[in-house]
Amino acid sequence: MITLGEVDSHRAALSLSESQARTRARTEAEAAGVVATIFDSNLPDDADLIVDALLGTGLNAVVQGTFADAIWAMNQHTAPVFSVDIPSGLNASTGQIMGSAVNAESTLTFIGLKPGLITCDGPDVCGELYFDKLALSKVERDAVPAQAQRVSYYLLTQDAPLLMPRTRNSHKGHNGHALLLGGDAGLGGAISMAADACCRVGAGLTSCATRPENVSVVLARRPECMAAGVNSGLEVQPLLERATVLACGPGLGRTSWAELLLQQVIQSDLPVVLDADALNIIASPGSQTEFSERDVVLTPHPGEAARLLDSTIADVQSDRLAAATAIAETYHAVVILKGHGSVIAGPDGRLAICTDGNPGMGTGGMGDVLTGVVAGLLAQGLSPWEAAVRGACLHSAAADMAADSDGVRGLLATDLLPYIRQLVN
Ligand SMILES: NC(=O)C1=CN([C@@H]2O[C@H](COP(=O)(O)OP(=O)(O)OC[C@H]3O[C@@H](n4cnc5c(N)ncnc54)[C@H](OP(=O)(O)O)[C@@H]3O)[C@@H](O)[C@H]2O)[C@@H](O)CC1
Ligand SMILES: Nc1ncnc2c1ncn2[C@@H]1O[C@H](COP(=O)(O)OP(=O)(O)O)[C@@H](O)[C@H]1O
Ligand SMILES: [K+]
Repeated sequence: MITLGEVDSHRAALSLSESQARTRARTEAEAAGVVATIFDSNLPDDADLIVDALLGTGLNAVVQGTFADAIWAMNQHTAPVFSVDIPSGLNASTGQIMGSAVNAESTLTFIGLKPGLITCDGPDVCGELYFDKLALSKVERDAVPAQAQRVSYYLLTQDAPLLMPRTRNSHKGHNGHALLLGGDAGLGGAISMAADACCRVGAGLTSCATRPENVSVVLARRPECMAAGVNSGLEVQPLLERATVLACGPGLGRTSWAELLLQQVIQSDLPVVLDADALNIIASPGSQTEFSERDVVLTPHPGEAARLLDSTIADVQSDRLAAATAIAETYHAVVILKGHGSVIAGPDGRLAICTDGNPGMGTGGMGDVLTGVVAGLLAQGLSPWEAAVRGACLHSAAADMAADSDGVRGLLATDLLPYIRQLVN
């Protein structure tokens, strides 16, 4: 066994000076039979296991020199790598690989679950992730920055049921009426998938306002849903009056028709989910939208997030928690920054990371289904924060169930629908 180690976490836990901690760790290791040698670019061929304790949570620059050589050597070796606290080279806060990182078979992390382990590139290099909060006193544990809460469908259902059971005497009027707006020419699928998901998550009534030529698309896919072809704000008004919750964006496009629909949505005071092109339009120069007086969930993918922040996808991905927080604060809305380890941020600074989901979800329409799920949960009375956290986890957990059944490749957004129904119940 080879141990490549630093002792910072040991030191922190025992309140020792750095040199005291190094001496103590070395003495204990030698007493346990560890033979220390100087690393010279090669690792012994006959090692059965590599314990990676090289770089820790303090890493904030690109890995270079001997450290990079050691990471390379560990990754070349045939023995599995077990990372202590965090795979060396991974940024603990952001999940970015800092030039190079160890590809661990498993990682045991201590005291606090670092956000970088569960978002962006973190899950790809961590392998199986284990967490031990260690027997720290409450004071010491509280001193560990929590930063973001890890959420999964499983953890949420342990915590509280997703939705209250329905009373026997409840009817569709008690379960909300969601109006979904979008579906430009050629993009009718996006709005019809969002509507289908909204129905399946349990909204009492679901309506769509779309291009007249897409009405039949929506109705054919989901006859339980109502659809109206609209060409003007006047035609949208009566639909708004009947709705309790709105969602706007799937397949909306960026024509003057799209702007007209979005304008009606912005002027309303109903709770709303904004996705896709609705986000692109509010991100465009001159748009002065913010939602301090209103319940709003924004669901950008990193491309849309970059437009909302007037930055780049690389910037967004370099610190997903910061990007989600910045959007939430700017727009006074709850934000789901999508992608692996979706980050949910509230305007009050709350942060959560969804640990469910899989790469099969990287196919067109997956975000449209999420929009419908969140709208359907808002319609049934969840707050924007609850609808965002629970909706993101429900959506990802449904995708994991679908992938468990038939694999990751070829997973389609509509494959999630039966699982969404199972999970919400
Ligand atoms: N069946 C239908 O009717 C469908 C209709 N749809 C409708 O199409 C319209 C256009 O929407 P859209 O999202 O495809 O285009 P757009 O906003 O330019 O985004 C692409 C950019 O974002 C980035 N990016 C994305 N994810 C990322 C990630 N995880 N991590 C990192 N980057 C990520 C990506 O980056 P890159 O490829 O450069 O890496 C790229 O630059 C919209 O109305 C939508 O509703 C679709 O919903 C499909 C099904
Ligand atoms: N590798 C991945 N792991 C987990 N979730 C993913 C992954 N790739 C995509 N997703 C999820 O799939 C959805 C994609 O949404 P989006 O990009 O808006 O798709 P579309 O515009 O085609 O509907 C988001 O919920 C996102 O978090
Ligand atoms: K708000």
